[in-house]
Amino acid sequence: MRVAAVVPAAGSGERLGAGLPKALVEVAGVAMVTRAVDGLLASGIVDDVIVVAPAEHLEAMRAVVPTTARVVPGGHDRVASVACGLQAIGCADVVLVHDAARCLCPPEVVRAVAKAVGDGHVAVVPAIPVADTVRRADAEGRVVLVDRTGLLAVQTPQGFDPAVLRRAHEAAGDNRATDDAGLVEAIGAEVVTVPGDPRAFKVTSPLDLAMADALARLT
Ligand SMILES: Nc1ccn([C@@H]2O[C@H](COP(=O)(O)OP(=O)(O)OP(=O)(O)O)[C@@H](O)[C@H]2O)c(=O)n1
Ligand SMILES: C[C@](O)(CO)[C@H](O)COP(=O)(O)O
Repeated sequence: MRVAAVVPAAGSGERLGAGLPKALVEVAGVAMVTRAVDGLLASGIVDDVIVVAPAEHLEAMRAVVPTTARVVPGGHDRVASVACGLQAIGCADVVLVHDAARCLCPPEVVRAVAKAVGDGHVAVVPAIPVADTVRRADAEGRVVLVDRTGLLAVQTPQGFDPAVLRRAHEAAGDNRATDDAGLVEAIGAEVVTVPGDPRAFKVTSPLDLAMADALARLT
């Protein structure tokens, strides 16, 4: 089974506010994109890695990822960046799409996602149960309780049958889904879950960065 991984790393990291692309920000002395790629390779099942970088930071990104990883320019949002990465992958039985920002995702999650695709599922997401009580706010600021039974927080890497993921991106049009599984669902394909891991949290804010830094130093 040949596994290719696309690592969208072309975001600016506005919410982190570090003044450089988030994927280049260091967690305990190692760039997030380096950690994300190393985590994929540590799974032992990833053959090919495509890192999608901001066009003006290609060399900086190349300098911090293994030479076997290819680095290509990204697009104006995550959907566009993943599409750029998809164009660069060669022959594969499974495609993983993994945010650089989820840089501490354990290798066992990578293996579980790829295995589920290998077992015949066309779209697989790692997910963890939502722990908080959830309310939805309406336009007037009123909040209504949402039954959290069955609600899951979805992580990456997400795994796909390459043909299905390509078809979903071709059909995306104006659909700026926040993840690739959302695009796949929009073409009517089934998305299944495998257990995620709290360590696969996304570094979005300065507090997340502090937590990632502390966690990385522990392990
Ligand atoms: N045009 C974009 C936007 C995002 N991403 C990537 O998608 C992942 C998830 O996005 P997010 O965490 O929202 O990163 P940013 O878009 O950089 O964050 P912000 O919204 O705070 O600017 C990140 O690894 C990010 O680099 C990307 O490749 N191309
Ligand atoms: C892909 C993702 O990480 C799954 O949870 C998430 O949807 C990315 O969201 P963002 O707003 O682009 O950070």
